[in-house]
Amino acid sequence: MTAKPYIYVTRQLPAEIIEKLRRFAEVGVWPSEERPVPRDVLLREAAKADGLFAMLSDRIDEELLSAAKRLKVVANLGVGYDNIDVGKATELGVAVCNTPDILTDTTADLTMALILMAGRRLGEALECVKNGRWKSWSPFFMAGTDIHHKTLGIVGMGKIGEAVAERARGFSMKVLYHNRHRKPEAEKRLGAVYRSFDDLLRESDYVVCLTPLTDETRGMFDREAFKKMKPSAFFINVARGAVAVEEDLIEALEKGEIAGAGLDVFAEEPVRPDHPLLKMKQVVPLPHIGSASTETRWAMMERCAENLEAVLSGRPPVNVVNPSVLQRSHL
Ligand SMILES: NC(=O)C1=CN([C@@H]2O[C@H](COP(=O)(O)OP(=O)(O)OC[C@H]3O[C@@H](n4cnc5c(N)ncnc54)[C@H](O)[C@@H]3O)[C@@H](O)[C@H]2O)C=CC1
Ligand SMILES: O=C(O)C(=O)CO
Repeated sequence: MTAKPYIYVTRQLPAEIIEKLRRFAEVGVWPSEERPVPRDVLLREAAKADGLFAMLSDRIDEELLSAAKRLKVVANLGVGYDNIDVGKATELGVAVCNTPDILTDTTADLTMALILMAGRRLGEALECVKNGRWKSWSPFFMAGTDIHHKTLGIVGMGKIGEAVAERARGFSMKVLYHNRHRKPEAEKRLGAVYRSFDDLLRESDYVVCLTPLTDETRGMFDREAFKKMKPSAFFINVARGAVAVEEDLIEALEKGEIAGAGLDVFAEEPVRPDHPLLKMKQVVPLPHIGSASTETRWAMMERCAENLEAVLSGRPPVNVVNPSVLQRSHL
């Protein structure tokens, strides 16, 4: 009988998920749900693991991959995989799996919520009531900016981008998009209109970023980009913090070059409590909760377990970022 493979899970997960893994593998688990696995423990465990069940806060880099001689698969709990050196993983024959599709609607819902929160000042309004500062109904008290009939500009018209466009139609918004490639089918189905990046910035009332973080998108929203936006417009980031240059965003907000921002993601997470963006009343910060509904998080965990089982038993996983490794010898 061959020995079971060893999987290391980098965060405490529900017993049902661990049990599912135990059916086909020996399983080690970092025993905290809130505190990320320390780097030295991760390196030590990865060095003996056949599979890693990783969080997007774990750095799966060249150092880790090169020392992980047995590793065949990393299943990341998320669709984004900018925390993983996919090039190195591919070179070493390690499959990288993620969880697309199942989180699309949940993340699109949250994106709409951020648009509403930023435009209609919902965070400020909530704090005002809870802190006893609501003095009277008055004509411009907490008056924000409309959502309906405004122009939404989606940068990164992928699965989540399209789901946001679909929702925006329900708010009677005009939808512009910018993507690496034009999407004629989405244009027809969603009534979305393609624009160059610069034109989208100039014309939109709400600019939403939903690209992956790559060498191309890192710092895409910089001083020049914010300058092109309307002074009345909002920047909404549900992608990754590093697609924006945070100092430039702060400057644009301070100078009134844009009206506000809704941010689910930050360059460094968790964001420091004294970060200047958190001190600005026109900024709605959220703690990277785009896909955080209980239903979706369960589905994502189940999918990671399925992907691990598939790769470790020599079958194609449901989702793989570097499919070329599946054609190679270890499977
Ligand atoms: N805040 C959160 O909790 C969540 C954040 N995300 C982020 O959202 C991203 C998108 O997710 P999906 O829509 O599922 O991915 P997707 O792969 O379906 O869509 C990404 C789109 O961005 C486009 N794109 C890539 N580079 C571009 C560039 N330089 N300029 C313009 N467009 C570009 C692609 O062509 C694609 O259409 C993820 O990679 C992740 O970083 C995803 C889920 C939850
Ligand atoms: O899936 C992702 O990429 C996230 O950021 C969290 O779901």
